[in-house]
Amino acid sequence: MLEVQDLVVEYPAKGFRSPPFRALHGVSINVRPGETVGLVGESGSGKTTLGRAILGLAPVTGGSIRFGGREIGHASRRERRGLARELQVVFQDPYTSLNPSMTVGDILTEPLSITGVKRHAAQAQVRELLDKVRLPKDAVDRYAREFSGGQRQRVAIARALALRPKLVVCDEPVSALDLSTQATVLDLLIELQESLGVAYLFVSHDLGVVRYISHRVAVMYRGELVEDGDGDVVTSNPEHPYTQRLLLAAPIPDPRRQKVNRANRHRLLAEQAEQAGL
Ligand SMILES: Nc1ncnc2c1ncn2[C@@H]1O[C@H](COP(=O)(O)OP(=O)(O)OP(=O)(O)O)[C@@H](O)[C@H]1O
Repeated sequence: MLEVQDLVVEYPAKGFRSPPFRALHGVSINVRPGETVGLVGESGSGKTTLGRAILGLAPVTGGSIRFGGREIGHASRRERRGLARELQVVFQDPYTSLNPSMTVGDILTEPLSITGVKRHAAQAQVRELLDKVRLPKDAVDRYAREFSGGQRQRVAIARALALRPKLVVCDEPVSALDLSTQATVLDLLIELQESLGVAYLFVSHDLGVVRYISHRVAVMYRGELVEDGDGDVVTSNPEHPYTQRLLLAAPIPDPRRQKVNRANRHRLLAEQAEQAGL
């Protein structure tokens, strides 16, 4: 569904004489319908840049981004607005990504009304969305600022899913949350994927979190993809120092979430967090 080929992203030069900064050096990655591809890597490796390029928020200098068979790397603003139905995002910080002075009802109605859904139908859909993300019905009339970080992230997830997208770029969606809230938000994302068939590109610096939610994991290092393994960070270059560090940091026998029941998932996450010294 999403095919990124040899993607190069260069940010414009900061100073008069300095050259542009190349953040991605020819990255190729695919996401299939309904799957979660985790994108892990240390700070500055280019994870967010890749997600942003897919969303049209970072400058594509070379290569291609195909979504549903269409080239979108250089999509116009108008085309991007059309794409918003199918391609959505959940950002890291639930405190800044939601307008604190809007009610949750307004936040969720906005994307629906832009696409022409009538007021009455939108209200019904908003109620349905709140139910899906396990927020109480009365959240409709409350302001985003009245909610906790985890609850705000549920609102952000509901907003992202309002238009039934095919792919959601999740950029560190649980990094700002405490550990037990992380687990419930991750479980919610998994449940929603199972019921709606949405695919996620899940960006995180935390390998434990990424392995918990992903079907496949890709590792980024200095603007390149180290490996796109099938359900594990098994690299064709096991000597690569960064892969070595990741494997040492979280040696988990079976990260495939299908084989891990719900109770085990929580235990796994807690163990991984402990191993990571959190
Ligand atoms: N708008 C920008 N202008 C110039 N350089 C940028 C810009 N955004 C990111 N960069 C640079 O691109 C590189 C990749 O950054 P990016 O944010 O994609 O990494 P990341 O892996 O997501 O890191 P983190 O986990 O810290 O968010 C970094 O060297 C960063 O400084």
